[in-house]
Amino acid sequence: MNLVLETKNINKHFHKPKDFHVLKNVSFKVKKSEFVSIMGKSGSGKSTLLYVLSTMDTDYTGELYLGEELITGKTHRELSQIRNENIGFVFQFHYLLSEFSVLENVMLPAKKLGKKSHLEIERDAHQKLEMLHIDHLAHQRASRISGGEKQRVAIARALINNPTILMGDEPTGNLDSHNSENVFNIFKNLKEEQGLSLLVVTHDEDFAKRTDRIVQLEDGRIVDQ
Ligand SMILES: Nc1ncnc2c1ncn2[C@@H]1O[C@H](COP(=O)(O)OP(=O)(O)OP(=O)(O)O)[C@@H](O)[C@H]1O
Repeated sequence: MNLVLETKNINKHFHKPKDFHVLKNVSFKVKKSEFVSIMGKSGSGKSTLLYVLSTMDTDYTGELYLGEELITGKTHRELSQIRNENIGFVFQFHYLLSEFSVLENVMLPAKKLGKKSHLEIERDAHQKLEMLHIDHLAHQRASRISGGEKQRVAIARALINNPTILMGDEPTGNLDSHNSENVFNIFKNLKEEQGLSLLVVTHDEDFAKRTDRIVQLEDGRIVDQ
């Protein structure tokens, strides 16, 4: 089995205001080209889990693997590199830099990684924008485009370093039904045409039902997957 991500017995506690066991023995796997959604009531631990899986939060017990590599126990510097190379993120809010152009926003994570020349990165950024049918917006300021377009720019930015997995925290939470449908179709194409794995926290049942698998969280525990 070609695994992209695996967790083994992840447990996490918050210590303030009092001890709270927020993630309980969370074990699951994401395969290559798999499109997985995470659902659960408000407060069930979805965002907390995504922080752990995305390597941002290291305060947990258990094991996290990306591919074959054990990620748990790495230094913050190592994690930052691993994250930039392997994981793309799309959030509910696009977090684009409004004074920068669309193209500059998409180029930023590749600049940060520092592995390619400016010209190569610019070419890659245009290619991602073309794939998402928004290359004509490349030189617009990010503040001057629509909400749906902003989310597509955020997806292009998440893809610029060719991650193995794309993670989303409510990526359609701020969009109308037409733009949500667009985002779903983009994700599905990325899976089918590029073999990308996707892991998306969502409250949207219609969205989740059409993914390959739903991981259901209840009080920090997986009750179905
Ligand atoms: N920094 C923190 N300190 C203490 N408790 C926290 C902290 N962050 C979150 N929690 C608690 O942990 C639980 C899980 O929160 P989390 O944000 O992961 O839930 P969620 O499933 O993503 O909810 P929502 O769907 O509302 O976004 C909640 O009870 C929340 O109040």
